[in-house]
Amino acid sequence: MIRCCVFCDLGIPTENNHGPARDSTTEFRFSSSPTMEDIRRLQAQFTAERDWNQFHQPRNLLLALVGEVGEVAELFQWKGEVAEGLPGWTPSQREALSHELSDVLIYLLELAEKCHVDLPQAALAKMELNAKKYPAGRVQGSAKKYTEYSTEDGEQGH
Ligand SMILES: Nc1ccn([C@H]2C[C@H](O)[C@@H](COP(=O)(O)OP(=O)(O)OP(=O)(O)O)O2)c(=O)n1
Repeated sequence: MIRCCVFCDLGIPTENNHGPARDSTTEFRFSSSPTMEDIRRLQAQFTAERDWNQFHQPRNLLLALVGEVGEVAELFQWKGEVAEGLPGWTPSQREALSHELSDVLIYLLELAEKCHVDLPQAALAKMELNAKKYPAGRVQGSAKKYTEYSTEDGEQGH
C-alpha cells in the first residue's frame, strides 16, 4: 500500500493532500476536520516519538502555551485596531498568524489532555453556562461583565 502522509493514514483531509478545504466565496467557517481529538492524538504521537513526555508536564505546557500567546500578540502589536479578515495583511503575515495560533491550539489541547479535561465537552458545557449568565434578551448590545448587572437590571450579580 502506498503511504501518502500521517494525515491520510488517520483519514484526515488537509488542504495539501485533498485540495482546498473550503469554498472561499462562502461565509468563513472552519473545516470539519481534524477534530480536537484528532489534533490531541497527533500531538501525543509527535511527543511520544521524541520521548518528550518527560518535558510535557502540565506546568511546562502552560508556560509553552503562554509563550505562544505572546507570539500571537507580537504579530498584532503596534498595528492599532484590525478589522475582521485582516485586510491589508500580507500572505506571509497571515501565514505567521496561522502558525502561532496553531501552536497555541496544540499546546492548549495537550495541556487539557495532561490535566484530563475533555475539552470539547468542557467547552460546550461552559458555553451553556455563559448563555445562562448572559441571557441575550438582557445583555443585548452591552459588553458589561455579569457582575456589573444590578438587581434593577433583573439579573443578580454573583
Ligand atoms: N518541546 C516541544 C517543542 C515544540 N513542540 C511543538 C508544539 C508547537 O506547535 C511547536 C513549537 O515549536 P517552537 O518552540 O520551535 O516554537 P515556534 O514554532 O513558535 O518557533 P519560533 O519560536 O521560532 O517562532 O512545536 C512541542 O510540542 N514540544
